[in-house]
Amino acid sequence: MPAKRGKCDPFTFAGFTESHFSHHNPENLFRSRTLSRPVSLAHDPSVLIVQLSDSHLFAEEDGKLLGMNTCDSLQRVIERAREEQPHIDLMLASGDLSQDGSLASYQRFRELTDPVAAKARWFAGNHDELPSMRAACKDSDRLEPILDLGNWRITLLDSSIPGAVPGFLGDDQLELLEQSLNAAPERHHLVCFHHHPVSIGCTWMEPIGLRNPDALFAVLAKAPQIKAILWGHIHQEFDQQRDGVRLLASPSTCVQFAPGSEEFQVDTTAPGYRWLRLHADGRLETGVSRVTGIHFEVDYSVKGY
Ligand SMILES: Nc1ncnc2c1ncn2[C@@H]1O[C@@H]2COP(=O)(O)O[C@H]2[C@H]1O
Repeated sequence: MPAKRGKCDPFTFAGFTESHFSHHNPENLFRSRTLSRPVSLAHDPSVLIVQLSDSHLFAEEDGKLLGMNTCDSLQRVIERAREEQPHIDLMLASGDLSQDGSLASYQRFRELTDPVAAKARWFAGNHDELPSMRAACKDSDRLEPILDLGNWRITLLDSSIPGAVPGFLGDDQLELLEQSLNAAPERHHLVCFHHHPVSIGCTWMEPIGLRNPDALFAVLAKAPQIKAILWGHIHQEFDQQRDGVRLLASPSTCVQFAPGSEEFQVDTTAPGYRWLRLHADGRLETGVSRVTGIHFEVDYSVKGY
């Protein structure tokens, strides 16, 4: 397993310094970004995204999180998405693809999603290890942070802090967002990252969300072209509005957390995915679909991981 990045306390954030962002290199982030171009609307002008979140794969194919085989559950979710979505434009992996940060876990994620004829993008969550992710994404555009689809621009930010569970958007990420917005003012924008920027109503998750949401919302306040923000991390569905911006989060492809819980609590709902249809006029339709008819083993007695 790769060495853990950084040394701040994973839960309290104590010991956190700017050096924890050493993996964020703005030059790399901008190196091959897609600039906005006129969009042809000759065919169906909407685009369809499938979001796979918090898959928590292991190096071993039979690895389990809270008793659930995470490789098996991801496979079932992908099968369901392929049955339900006749055409997928983008498969978006919104962090915590891996539980152990191993190269093998990312290679497995890639093998499982590769058969889907769609673009693919990944960004990191708190369990991910960027060196392994990069190695698994070699010779592909999976980690590029800006993607234009239809009349939309999708910007993927890295809110992970090496060695810590909560999230933070460093200056480089906020600059990336501003530059992405400014470079395509005529587009509708979807902004994605791993950690929740608002309270989701689970007391135990309050300290492990995005630690600087105000910085994000300051950018949003100046950018009416942002239609929605989307995240993972919370292993449950979330759909609210804030100042006209849709706030969305999604179930995990493995174990779920119980909405409204005071303490760590695993839910009985099945693994699933979110689909998002982005229309040319800026409308967004979205929903969550979960695997049915399959019993997934879950150990409800375990109170954390
Ligand atoms: N009992 C617990 N109390 C608080 N946090 C926990 C507990 N168990 C696990 N966690 C952390 O909470 C995180 C929620 O989502 P993650 O999958 O990122 O990883 C989880 C762990 O890092």
